[in-house]
Amino acid sequence: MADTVLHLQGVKKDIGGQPIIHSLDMQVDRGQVLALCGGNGAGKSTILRMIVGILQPTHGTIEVNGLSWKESRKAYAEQIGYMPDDYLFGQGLSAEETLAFWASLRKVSPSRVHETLTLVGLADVKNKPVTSFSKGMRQRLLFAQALLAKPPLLVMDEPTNGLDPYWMDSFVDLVRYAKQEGHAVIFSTHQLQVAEAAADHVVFLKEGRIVEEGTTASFIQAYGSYGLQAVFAKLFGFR
Ligand SMILES: Nc1ncnc2c1ncn2[C@@H]1O[C@H](COP(=O)(O)OP(=O)(O)OP(=O)(O)O)[C@@H](O)[C@H]1O
Repeated sequence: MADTVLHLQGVKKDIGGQPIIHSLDMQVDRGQVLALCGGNGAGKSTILRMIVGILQPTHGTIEVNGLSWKESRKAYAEQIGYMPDDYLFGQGLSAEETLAFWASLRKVSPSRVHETLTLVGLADVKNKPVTSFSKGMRQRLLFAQALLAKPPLLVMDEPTNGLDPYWMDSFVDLVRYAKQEGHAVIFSTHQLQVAEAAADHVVFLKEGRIVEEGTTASFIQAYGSYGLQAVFAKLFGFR
């Protein structure tokens, strides 16, 4: 258990009296990348929002590095870098100003702002307004803010949604970098090729339950060379 960063035990979530997530157990270790896959409405965002503390589970426990949101909110939040599925950037602010603002909130040094901008490949355009950025550049900036304070856990909701293959590939490279640096990473995606390229462990959700999980290699062994696509077709085809 020493390397476990994220641990969910018996997590359930009801919304408006309806069960949305049913008794979920999940764990992500240091240097491990977990992808949450599933059709629309499977419960991916709900799980990620519970992990970051935006929503609270109805039952069960969520711990990050042994801390729970209920007992120590500030210390818990400091363990996590979050990339939401949608973010409205401030009008007129440059990439550097945007990141510097986030850095000031988290008491991160200006040199780290520069280092992170370079890491995500935005150093050359740091003075340009974020509103002029492409979707791919904005996603890189959001990744930079998640990584700014070097949190043990990165949580990303649909990080490659709407990205073309070039930006998708470069995003996979950033996730691999985060893994090498020892971050634990959990992200949701509809793009199975991203899960295949970036994740060590893939979890398929359906109606708030884990219905399949494993490594890409284990899915290929069980389902043939189409791997994750074959699992998805089996679980979600002909609905
Ligand atoms: N605030 C809410 N009120 C009522 N139902 C909700 C609420 N939030 C989520 N749900 C329901 O919970 C279920 C799971 O939603 P969630 O957004 O977690 O799924 P998802 O897997 O992220 O879907 P998508 O891939 O479409 O983003 C859906 O049936 C959704 O309608």
